Amino acid sequence: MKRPLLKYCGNKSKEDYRLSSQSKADFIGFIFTESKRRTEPSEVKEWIDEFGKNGKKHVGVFVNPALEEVEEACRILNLDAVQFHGEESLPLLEEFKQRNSQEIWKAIRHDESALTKMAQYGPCTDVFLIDSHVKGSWGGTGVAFDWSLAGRYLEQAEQMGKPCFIAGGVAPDNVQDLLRTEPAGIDLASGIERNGSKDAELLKNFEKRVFDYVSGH
Ligand SMILES: O=C(O)c1ccccc1NCC(=O)[C@H](O)[C@H](O)COP(=O)(O)O
Repeated sequence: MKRPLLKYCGNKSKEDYRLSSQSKADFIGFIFTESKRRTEPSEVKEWIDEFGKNGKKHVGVFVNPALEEVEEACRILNLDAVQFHGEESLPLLEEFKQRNSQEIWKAIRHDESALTKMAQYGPCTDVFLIDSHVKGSWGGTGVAFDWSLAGRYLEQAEQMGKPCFIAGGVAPDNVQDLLRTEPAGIDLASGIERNGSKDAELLKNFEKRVFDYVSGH
């Protein structure tokens, strides 16, 4: 089995960033929207200047943003990708694509309309991310959806020639269940946090479970 790409999201302090940048993650995410994990591009820039990128790609997460706000963060941080995690319009994504070079990640919430939304957003999306749908919250909930249904998203994304990350409530003690679906990518925030901060032991444990599973399949 090919190792899924890993994205550790919601890095909101220098220590979070240090841990994630020294981890085995492929992508590191920052929340630039209302959230307990919100941070500011200027703050993230200081961490990057101190610890470097260490080969990781950086993803800025926004919910229904103004394009100017996204472009300002891209400029300050030289982001590799922008994750649109709300209900952004297609024209907004198309305009962003026309004006910028960053990858567009589109987060879609798991519900009965998710497959249709994947088809609609397909032309301007580089990477899909399917997250749990929790009322009153856009993301970072720590709640998993029924992963026996993840295959339908992974198949549709594959047919569209795009990677698909599965997110929502992934943690060291359940990641094996998700790995059985062979996702192209796994995204998590809460599952590697203790008391609201990224935790070295949870990260190590998570990576061990992932790498052990992959080497055995
Ligand atoms: O993490 C947040 O606080 C957040 C807030 C608002 C929009 C998106 C947010 N997170 C985006 C992510 O990519 C998270 O990693 C994803 O939702 C999974 O989170 P979790 O269930 O905590 O692993």
